Amino acid sequence: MSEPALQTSALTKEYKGTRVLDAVDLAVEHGSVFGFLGPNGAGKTTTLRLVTGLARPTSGAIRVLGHDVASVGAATRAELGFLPDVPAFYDWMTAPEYLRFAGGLFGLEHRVLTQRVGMLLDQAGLAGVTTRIGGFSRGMKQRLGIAQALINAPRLLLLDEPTSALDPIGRKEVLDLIETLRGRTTVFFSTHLLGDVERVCDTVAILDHGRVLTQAPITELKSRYSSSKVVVEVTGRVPELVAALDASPWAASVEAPRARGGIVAAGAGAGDSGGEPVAITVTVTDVAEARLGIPRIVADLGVGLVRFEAAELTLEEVFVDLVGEADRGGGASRGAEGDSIGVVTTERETQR
Ligand SMILES: Nc1ncnc2c1ncn2[C@@H]1O[C@H](COP(=O)(O)OP(=O)(O)OP(=O)(O)O)[C@@H](O)[C@H]1O
Repeated sequence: MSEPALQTSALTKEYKGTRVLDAVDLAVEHGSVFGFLGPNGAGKTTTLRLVTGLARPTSGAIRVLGHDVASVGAATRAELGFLPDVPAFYDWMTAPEYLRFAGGLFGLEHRVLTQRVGMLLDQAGLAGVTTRIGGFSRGMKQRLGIAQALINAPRLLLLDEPTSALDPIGRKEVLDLIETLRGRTTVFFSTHLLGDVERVCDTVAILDHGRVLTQAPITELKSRYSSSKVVVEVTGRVPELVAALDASPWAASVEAPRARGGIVAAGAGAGDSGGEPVAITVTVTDVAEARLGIPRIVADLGVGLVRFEAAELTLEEVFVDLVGEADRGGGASRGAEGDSIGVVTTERETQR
């Protein structure tokens, strides 16, 4: 198997004795759209600065496109594209002028540059825009920034929080643009937005307090965690069923909707369903025991069973499980600031 497009090994960075990255191992496979997810201050920008050679690691190694970053040459640098967290533009230029300027820095030949500028303006939804950059919306600027990062047709595109300053429409436009890159170039992008990762990434690494909590293809991550959740959909006797499930030794938690929407935990007054099917989610500690126990409880109560299956989890639920585990000491150690990972934002929150 070929070497990953980007690989970090035990990557550590300290600023004046404070460790901001702690033994970070990442492997970004060629062709993937890789989400580097973490709250503010987790160390995402620091990682990108190390990967692009803008800062040096305290220890550990970084390999980009098969080369050690410490000794990487101009030829490999020309195969990277980078959009910093706060991109700077010349406001008096138009988008084509700016892209021509950026392409000129790579020494692109006139014909190639003209063709590439046209293609990228199109891809970024900026074709025909004659306004100067100073009059662009933030979303337009970010799309132009991505187009600029693509001017050299990079094999690896590094984007630092490309959507964080955008409204939902601007975010959608940028995510759509990233989506079009799938299969053409490897994309590594940092974000604190779970919804963005879920929307376009195939693989995710979750960073918290400078440590990687997990790294996996999103589908694998979901199935790994969904095996511990079961959905039981029933008609009638919901409170009794919730209580019986909750009293079972293999049940860690039971959640059922309230009579009028909203989720409540077991014992908090889940209403009866009045004949409508109600989906109860049970987090189990022993899947085999739960598979035997749940049908038995349902049958004993004489409840109508509509559905019994492994839960489909969202990335947000996996994330909450993972971070909860880290909080309880089962995962990476936590910093003194406690639960700052909770500030990672979900799509729902940002659209509220
Ligand atoms: N040059 C520096 N000197 C000292 N501390 C720094 C420096 N750069 C970053 N840090 C610290 O390192 C930690 C990680 O910062 P970093 O900017 O990498 O996080 P981030 O995940 O990108 O956050 P954000 O989403 O807010 O950009 C923070 O505590 C920050 O204060």
